[in-house]
Amino acid sequence: MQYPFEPFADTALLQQAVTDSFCQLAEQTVAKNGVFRVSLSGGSTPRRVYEMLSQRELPWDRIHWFWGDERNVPHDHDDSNFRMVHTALLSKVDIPPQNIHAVPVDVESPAKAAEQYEQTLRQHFHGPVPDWDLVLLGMGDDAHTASLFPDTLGLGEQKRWFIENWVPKFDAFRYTMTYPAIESARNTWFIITGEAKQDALKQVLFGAEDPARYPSQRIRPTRWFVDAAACG
Ligand SMILES: O=C1O[C@H](COP(=O)(O)O)[C@@H](O)[C@H](O)[C@H]1O
Repeated sequence: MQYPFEPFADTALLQQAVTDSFCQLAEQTVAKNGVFRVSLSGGSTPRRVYEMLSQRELPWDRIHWFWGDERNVPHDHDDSNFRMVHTALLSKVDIPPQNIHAVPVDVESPAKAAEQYEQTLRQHFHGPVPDWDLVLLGMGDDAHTASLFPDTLGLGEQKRWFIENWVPKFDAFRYTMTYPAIESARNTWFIITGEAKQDALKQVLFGAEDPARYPSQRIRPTRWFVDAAACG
């Protein structure tokens, strides 16, 4: 099979490469524009990268941290993507609180929370779409990305940047950036590791086109960070 990337021999090498590339891009972007705006992925895959970033010297006051997706749980819940990033990175370095833009999960309804976060994004990006310096994405073993899950209504969203997305298999809402907002990024890095992702990755890359079933098929990453285990 011809992969559109060179897989990393092991996960540690991949994590080092993502960390180094992140630092390089953040420094270059801050030097050029004075600010670096990144949308983070959640789940377990990027945790080590966030920990490694916390050991680096970065222009912390110039970096703005946003979440590409969030679970509908309090910020101190084990499943919270905010909590994961906070524990691994944000709590360990001196970041101005106004640079941390968490999804407001504690408001009256999921619709309101998504609407408020969309407003937060629109205050930072003034164009028709958010022009992210970097969007980090992971992929679930069902080929979802961010919280764009197979066969969910959110896949069809054309106008909004950030929505609440009902996910029947969890019987719960997730919050997620939409395709139009993801597609606006200058840099989109897809980080995929581990054997559990093999089947989904095969479908995404080589399967018949069916983005309703394999939402990650719609992502056009500028860089792939994939380890050998995910390629099989
Ligand atoms: O639910 C989610 O899943 C994906 C993949 O998570 P992982 O645990 O397999 O790394 C993640 O990219 C997304 O942000 C997260 O909320």
